[in-house]
Amino acid sequence: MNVIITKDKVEAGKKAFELVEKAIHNDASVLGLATGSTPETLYKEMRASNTDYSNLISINLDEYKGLPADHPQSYHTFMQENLFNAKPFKKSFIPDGLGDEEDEVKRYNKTIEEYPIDLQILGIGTNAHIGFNEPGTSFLQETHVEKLTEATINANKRYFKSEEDVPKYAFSMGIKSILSAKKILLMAFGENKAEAVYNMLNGPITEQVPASILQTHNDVTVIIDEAAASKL
Ligand SMILES: O=P(O)(O)OC[C@H]1O[C@](O)(CO)[C@@H](O)[C@@H]1O
Repeated sequence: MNVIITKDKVEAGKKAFELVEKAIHNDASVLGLATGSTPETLYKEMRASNTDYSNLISINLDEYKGLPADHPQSYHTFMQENLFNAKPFKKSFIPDGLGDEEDEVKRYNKTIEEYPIDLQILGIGTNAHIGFNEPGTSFLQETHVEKLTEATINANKRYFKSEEDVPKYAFSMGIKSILSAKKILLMAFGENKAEAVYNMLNGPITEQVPASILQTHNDVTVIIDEAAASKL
């Protein structure tokens, strides 16, 4: 994996933006997008750019199960506010948090098959989850409903009024689908990601460390700040 260490997340967002631009220039037409705090600086660069994304397709990694699209903490709302209001895509796909489980899983897998992902943007959880694929999830999983771990609920409660309000399940693209992307760009910032980053890059490949499977992909760039690199 190609590892780039930046001073901070602002510099990382600029570097990530350069890589997104390069991929688009080289004919990437389907972007896999992530939510959470990690991609915010990248999306800021994308919003401020002159690039027109209206011929591109976007496919998001995940959505909380049970949240309507217009809920303030839904990933639909996050994407509207952080990117799509300023930069609409030709078509954008995000799992429907209120969708019937079986139908939604089928629909999403079909979408990923129909629009193979050229560049997948990823963050990483403190427990090394990617998408919402928690430790123990099979590397062969496609889209599914994932039960969120205490660590993830705890990390995400900052966005909700209280821990009880954090959804306990989410629709997530599976690891198999993530690995099918031609290129992967993972970002991580802050000391609390340092152990996950170390295990992803240097640890054994194990379903207990979902991001460790990225060691088997042939085109992964990891952009981390100095704090997230502090255990390397
Ligand atoms: O970027 P954060 O907020 O630290 O979250 C880590 C990862 O966990 C998720 O929230 C779950 O998918 C991702 O969106 C994110 O990349």
